[in-house]
Amino acid sequence: MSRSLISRRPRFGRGASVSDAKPAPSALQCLGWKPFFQQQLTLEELSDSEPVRVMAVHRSQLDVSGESGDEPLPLALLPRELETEQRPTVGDWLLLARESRRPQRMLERSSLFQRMAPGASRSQLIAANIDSVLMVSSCNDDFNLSRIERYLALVREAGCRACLVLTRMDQCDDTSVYTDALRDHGDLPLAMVNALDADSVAPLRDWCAAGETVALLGSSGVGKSTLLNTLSDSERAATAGIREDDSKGRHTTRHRALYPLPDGGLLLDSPGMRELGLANVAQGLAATFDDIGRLAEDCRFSDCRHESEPGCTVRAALESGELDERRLRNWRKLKREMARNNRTLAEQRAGDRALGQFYRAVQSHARSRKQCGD
Ligand SMILES: Nc1nc2c(ncn2[C@@H]2O[C@H](COP(=O)(O)OP(=O)(O)OP(=O)(O)O)[C@@H](O)[C@H]2O)c(=O)[nH]1
Ligand SMILES: [Zn+2]
Repeated sequence: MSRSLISRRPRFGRGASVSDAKPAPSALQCLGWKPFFQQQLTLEELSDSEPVRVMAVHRSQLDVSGESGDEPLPLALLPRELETEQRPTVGDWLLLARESRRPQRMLERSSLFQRMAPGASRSQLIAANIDSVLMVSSCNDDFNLSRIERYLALVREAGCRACLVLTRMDQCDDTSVYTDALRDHGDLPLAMVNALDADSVAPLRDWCAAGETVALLGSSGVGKSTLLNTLSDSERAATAGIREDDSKGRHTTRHRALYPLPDGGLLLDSPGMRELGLANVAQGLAATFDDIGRLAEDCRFSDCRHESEPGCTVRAALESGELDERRLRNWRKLKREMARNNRTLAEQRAGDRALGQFYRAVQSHARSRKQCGD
């Protein structure tokens, strides 16, 4: 994040008027600090350290923010041999020693997005501690239930709340097509909006309130930037806020970073969110397709593939019309994709382990030679 963006961030919570009915959230609460994180601190840590949130990740440093404001944290201060999952990513909370400003530890995450990019063989952390994801699609041909189910599996696996936003309601004569299509997802919050109209997007403001960290998912052109502009009440706030400025003018190089929204929330901007692949999303898939899971429990064979086995309750549900063929196909497709990605990851990890053992063997050999005075 450029310095200009950091300094553009509004000062948090301080100096609110005493007549306010609700106490103004503290600086930390505005950054997303919640009881979940507070509970992880020991008494000693409470007095000797300071929680800071990772606002942006750069090649050699993190931008962190806490009660004492913004500061850079050189990556060289972190232990070198951290597993991918233990490396801080955008949204993480770290404890810094109050005096030395050295990182002490990273707090447990409430949610985590990882990416299995197409063609990549390792998973990569995208963001942590995201509270909710607005999954954006439109009331037109972009609407695709299978894609929504895919997003849902990812969002649920990450541990975030999901809200489905359908834009272009103003261009649609009959929105019942979409509500009907979503009848199997009755528990999924749904907002149909005209993304260009402030009143219409008002129901989304709660998701972006002070202390909330949100991310957007959706294909190109569905209205993500438009939504942000309208929620921000001004073109400049959203588009300037998610792009980096420099003296040569605006360009679109983007870091993974959290940016303030006018309602007080923080927005994750990460190109990686566009390339989320399915890996290790077994729980998210099970939660998204819990109806199929329940049906499968009653199949005669516990390893039923729901193809031509006798006593298959899944096929019976298909035949009776209780289960949609498309939904079953999508479940199979997403499971196959996950299995493929998991295999690649497992191979990669085995390779990493072997390499680690080799390095350790070389080091210990070198040490013993030194001790022998070689
Ligand atoms: N009428 C109408 N137009 C909309 C709505 N939402 C978006 N648009 C228009 O759709 C076009 C694309 O919207 P964007 O906000 O740029 O889409 P995006 O999702 O940010 O696209 P990317 O930046 O490519 O990911 C713009 O011209 C918007 O004005 C809506 O609810 N109603
Ligand atoms: Zn079956």
